[in-house]
Amino acid sequence: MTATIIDGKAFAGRIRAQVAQHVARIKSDHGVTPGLAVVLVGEDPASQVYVRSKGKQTGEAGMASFEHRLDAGTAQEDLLALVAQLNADPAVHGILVQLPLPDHIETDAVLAAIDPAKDVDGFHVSNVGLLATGQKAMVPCTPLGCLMMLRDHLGDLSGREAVVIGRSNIVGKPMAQLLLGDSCTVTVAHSRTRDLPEVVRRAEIVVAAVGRPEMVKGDWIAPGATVIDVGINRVAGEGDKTRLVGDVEFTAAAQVAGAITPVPGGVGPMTIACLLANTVTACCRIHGLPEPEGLTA
Ligand SMILES: NC(=O)C1=CN([C@@H]2O[C@H](COP(=O)(O)OP(=O)(O)OC[C@H]3O[C@@H](n4cnc5c(N)ncnc54)[C@H](OP(=O)(O)O)[C@@H]3O)[C@@H](O)[C@H]2O)C=CC1
Ligand SMILES: Nc1nc(=O)c2c([nH]1)NC[C@@H]1CN(c3ccc(C(=O)N[C@@H](CCC(=O)O)C(=O)O)cc3)C=[N+]21
Repeated sequence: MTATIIDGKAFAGRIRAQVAQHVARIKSDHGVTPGLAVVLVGEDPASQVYVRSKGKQTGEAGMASFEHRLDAGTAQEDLLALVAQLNADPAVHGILVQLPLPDHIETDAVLAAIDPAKDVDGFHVSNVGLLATGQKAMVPCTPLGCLMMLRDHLGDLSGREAVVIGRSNIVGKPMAQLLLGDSCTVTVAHSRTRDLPEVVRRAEIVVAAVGRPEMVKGDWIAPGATVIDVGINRVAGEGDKTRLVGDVEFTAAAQVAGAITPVPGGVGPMTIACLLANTVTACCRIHGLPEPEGLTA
């Protein structure tokens, strides 16, 4: 069998077009322009790439983009003061503080300071709790993008055996919550899981969010399974070049899977598209306007 390649890049393009349409409508009908503020502390090269890409796509969707670049030595209180300023700014509907933060800053304290209504990453404990209890929440972008691709490819997910590899707060746990919300039978695997290959073999849906290049082997995948590869790992390529690979051994997995997302061009572009979607959703909720359809969980 040769898997269908799920084209996250194309899907993300369609989501951005829907976002742009909704933005145009709320601008003309209500005079409101959704705005996204992105805060980057330090000079991590990968983070700089994402932040640039977010800023560009935010502008292309007709939204306002505010970028705050702070140096790596910024004191926690100064970052908290910036968050307070963004919370109070009526032009800002979404706030994203790029992670990871430098070691001297307490991530939980910063996330807790973000107004949950503007928390487009969905990392604030209020949103985590709302999602876990099945209430209307801001949903983390990466898992939301994965869910959209799964629904698009498989239709109804209810009753399906899903294995999420990874239990981080930003990907694995919210992914598991979303799959449970769609009535999958969910297993969350992690570094202490015994016999991971056997656990993965029973999955109809595999979401790999480990951060280890090509760790999930092709012969772990059940024939016909749908594989979502969240991993973004930069490895040595030809000569002195580098290339991106996922957490799944793509070529081997594509021989057995029913469908698989590529890296790059899979989950990554969907994450940014969902960030834009979440910003419009946040803006609509803040202003009591009708929310875009199909862009939330
Ligand atoms: N495409 C996108 O938009 C995004 C991609 N990413 C990428 O996704 C990957 C995961 O990110 P993130 O969740 O933040 O990573 P974390 O490092 O926070 O979490 C990794 C998880 O993988 C588990 N793990 C590590 N080693 C093993 C192993 N040998 N077997 C089973 N499980 C293991 C860890 O288990 P334990 O808890 O026991 O330590 C942990 O739960 C990274 O490659 C990251 O770059 C992340 C965010 C967005
Ligand atoms: N507060 C916060 N929220 C995040 O959502 C967040 C974060 N911090 N820190 C880092 C991770 C990682 N992340 C990615 C976003 C887009 C791509 C992406 O677009 N990837 C392209 C390739 C980009 C490239 O070439 O490097 C692709 O997969 O096709 C990847 C990874 C968001 N994250």
